[in-house]
Amino acid sequence: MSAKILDGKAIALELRESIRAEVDRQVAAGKPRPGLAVIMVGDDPASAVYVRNKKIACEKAGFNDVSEVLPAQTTQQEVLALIDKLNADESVHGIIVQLPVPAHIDPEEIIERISPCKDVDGFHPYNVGRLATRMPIMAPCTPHGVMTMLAKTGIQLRGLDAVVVGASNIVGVPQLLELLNERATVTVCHSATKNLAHKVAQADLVVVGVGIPEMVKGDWIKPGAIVIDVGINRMDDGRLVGDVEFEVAKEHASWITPVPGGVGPMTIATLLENTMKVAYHLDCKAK
Ligand SMILES: Nc1nc2c(c(=O)[nH]1)N[C@@H](CN(C=O)c1ccc(C(=O)N[C@@H](CCC(=O)O)C(=O)O)cc1)CN2
Ligand SMILES: [Mg+2]
Repeated sequence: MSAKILDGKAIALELRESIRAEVDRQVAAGKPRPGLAVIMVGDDPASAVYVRNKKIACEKAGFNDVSEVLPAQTTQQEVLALIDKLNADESVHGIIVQLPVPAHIDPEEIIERISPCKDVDGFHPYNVGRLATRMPIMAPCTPHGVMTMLAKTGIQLRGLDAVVVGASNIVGVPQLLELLNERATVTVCHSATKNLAHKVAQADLVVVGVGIPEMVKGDWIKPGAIVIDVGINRMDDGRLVGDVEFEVAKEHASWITPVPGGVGPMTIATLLENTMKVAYHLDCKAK
C-alpha cells in the first residue's frame, strides 16, 4: 500500500491565506501591518532563494518587508548595531538572521541580541527555554510547521513512539520539545547514535533533518509509520532530494512528506504566523 502524501505546499497556502485574511481585518480595524526584518549576510545561493521567497510571502500576506541584505564582509559589530536599531523600531515586529552566516560572524551572539519578543525564529535561549518548560511563546518555524502538518493527519500524537533523526538547534532539538509537549515518547538520534536503522524501525513517527540525501532507507520504516522529511538536498543534476529514500519509504508509511513541497513551504508560512502573533496577539514582557 502506498502512503498518503502530506502536502506541505497546500497546507502552507491555506495557512498563508488565513494570515492574509486576519491582516486585512486588523488593518481595517486600525492596527499596523506586521513588519518583518530578514537579515542576510553574504550571498549563499540557497539562502538567497529562501530570503526571496520570504519577501514574496510577506508581500502576499500584506506584511511590511524590511529585510536587509548585507555584504559578506559586514562585521559582527555592524550586524549587532542593525539588530539594536530594529529592536527599537516599533514598526518591526519580527527579526531573523538567515542562517548560515559567514564564518567570521558568531551566530549565537547575534541571536541573543535579538529581542526575545521579536525573535520570530524562536532561536533565542529565552524562547528555547519557554518551549522546554512547556510555556511556549515563539517556537522555531520548521518543527512548529511539522506540528501543524501532523495535526492535519488527525492522528493523536500522545503515546506514539517518535524518532527524531538529527539534533540541530533549528530542527531536531525543538522538534523533540514540540513532540514531548504533546506526550509522544521521543528518541533523538544523531551522528554518535548506534543502530540507527533499528531505532527508526521501532518508530510510529519519524522526523528526519540531517542534510544527507536519502540517508534513512525506505525499508527501515515500520509499516504504517508517519514519515516527515525535513531534508532539502540539491543534487548535481539540479534535483531536490530529501533525507529519506522516498520511493521505497512511501510503500511502508501511512503518511509521508514529499521533497520539495513538504516541510519547506511550512517553514515560511510559520514564520508569517509567528510574526503576526507578535504584531497582534502577544504581550511580551521578556527583556
Ligand atoms: N534563520 C533561519 N535560517 C534558516 C532556517 C530558518 O528557519 N531560520 N531554515 C532553513 C532555510 N529555510 C528558511 O529559512 C527554508 C528552507 C526551505 C524552504 C522551502 O520552501 N523549500 C522548498 C524548496 C525550495 C528550493 O527550490 O530550494 C521545498 O522544500 O519545497 C523554505 C525555507 C535554513 N536556514
Ligand atoms: Mg537579548
